[in-house]
Parts: sequence; structure tokens; C-alpha cells
Amino acid sequence: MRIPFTKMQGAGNDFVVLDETQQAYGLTPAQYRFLADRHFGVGADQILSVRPAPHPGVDFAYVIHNADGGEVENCGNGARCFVRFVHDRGLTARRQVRVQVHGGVMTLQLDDDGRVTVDMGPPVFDLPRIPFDPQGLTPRFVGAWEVWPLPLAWMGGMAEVPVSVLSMGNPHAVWRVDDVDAAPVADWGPLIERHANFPRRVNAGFLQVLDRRTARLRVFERGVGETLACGTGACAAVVAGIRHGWLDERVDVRLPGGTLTIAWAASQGLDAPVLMTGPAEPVFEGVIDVPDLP
Ligand SMILES: N[C@H](CCC[C@H](N)C(=O)O)C(=O)O
Repeated sequence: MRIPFTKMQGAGNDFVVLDETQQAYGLTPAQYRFLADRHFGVGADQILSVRPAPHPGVDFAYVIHNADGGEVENCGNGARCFVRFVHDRGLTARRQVRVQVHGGVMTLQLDDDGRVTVDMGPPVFDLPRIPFDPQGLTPRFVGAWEVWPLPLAWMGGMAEVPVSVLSMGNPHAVWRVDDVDAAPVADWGPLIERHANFPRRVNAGFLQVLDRRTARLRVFERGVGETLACGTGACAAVVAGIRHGWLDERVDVRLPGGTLTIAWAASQGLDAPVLMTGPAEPVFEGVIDVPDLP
């Protein structure tokens, strides 16, 4: 099947974007994996599908597949690229669009300077909705909020990682570390991602607080591995930092691929929406023959 696509990136988190507003390609997980493959396909962290609005309350549907072929609930950097894509292709004349994702409805605003602000909706802390199974774990409190001591089997022994858990439509575990450059992202990221207490796996964020308005972050993403940036991960890390009293309500998050600005007015209530601002750039367009893969 010959498919046109647009390659895009948001702070180095990269995507293959497909316009399925006129026709659905009906791709299989193996075909999504092919598109994401950096040697045999186009290469991307996620595949984003633009689809028709499923109901009058939104302008489009937004479907996301990780590089491993699995469909997921949300993608923050992808949302910024989404609105840039639909505007640049003339699928809408509006600079603000609402999209339906598994994780809910988001409002995307294409700013005059080319950056994009996304209303990501409120964070979710209800453990079963993350989902996180606390079985066998006893939390301790930092500030007014739990930290869960996650046991990791490592080098024949047991390590313990203190994580804050929440959902931004997709699951996140955030660990505050002293130095992200020295953090065991490659070794412990996969162990956290697939930990038994996360029934649908989890995105693992490694947060370093520089000051109350500046943080560094590395993310080992569920279904991908370490990426240059993770939008929902930056949101989750700032929410965790604010709840634990480490951060103010507006933070610049420095990721390896770029900086995102996250704002969460927690003083107005935990159901306040999280706002994310950052770049969204097209890289190239192309056409690719996707083999029949069951
Ligand atoms: N790996 C994530 C999906 C993409 C999230 C990330 N690329 C973002 O910008 O939010 C998950 O499995 O939940």
C-alpha cells in the first residue's frame, strides 16, 4: 500500500503523520512498527493519525501508535505537531482546534510565533485510572503527596526507586534525581516501564530540579525507549514537582531535544488543566510503500 506521510518533530520527539481524514488505511501493528523503523521504514517515535471528528464537539480525532506498534492514549509533543499539520495542509483554517484522543479531549492553539500551546486537561491521580496497582507497596509522603518505593531487581540484588505516579491520559512514573546526566535511564528505564505494579506499563521520567522554575528531564517512554522529549512526561514531571512542593506553577523543562514550558495552576485545584507550550516543526514529506504485514 503506497502511503503519503509527513515527518514532523516537537523538541526532537519525532513522528510520522498520516492524513486519514478522507480514507482510513487500516494499518496493522506490524505496519505501524514498519513505519517507525529507523532502518527499514521512515523512522519515528510515534505514528500520528489525523482522522475525522467522531462527534460535533471536536474538530478531529487523533490516534497515536508507539514505535512498538501499540496504540496509546495520548501524546503531548504529537498534539503540537497535529495542529501544525492540519493547519498547514488546509484541513482547517482555525488556529485553535479540539481533538479527541483516547485520554479525553484536548484544545490545541497555534500561536502567532509558530509555537503551540496545548490544554492537556487535568492530571489524573486516581490509582486505578493511571493504572497503578499499589499492591505490596507502602507509600511515604513528600510534601502532601505520596511517593511509592518501587522495588527493582538489579544485578542480583534489589534496588528501590521512589516514584510519583499519575496519568496525563497516559501513565507516568516520575523519579526525582540529583543529576539526569548520571541517571540510570538506559538500565532502569526498561525495568520501571515494565514493572508489575503498572498493568499497562508506564512512561518513566527522570526529573532534576534546577530551581523552582527550571527543571531538566529525561524520559524512557513506554513502547519506544528514551526519546529526546516527551510532552506528557514533561507535564507529569511538573505536576509531580508542584504537588511535592519542589516547583512553582510555571516551569521551563529542559529535555535533551528542546525546552517545553509547562503551567499548572494547582492553587486553583488539582483538577486545573495542565498547559504545555513548545515547538512543532515539519521535517519532510514523502510517500512509502508499506508491505502487507499481518
Ligand atoms: N510513549 C507514550 C506515548 C507518547 C508520549 C510522548 N511522545 C509525548 O510527547 O507525550 C505512551 O506510551 O504513553
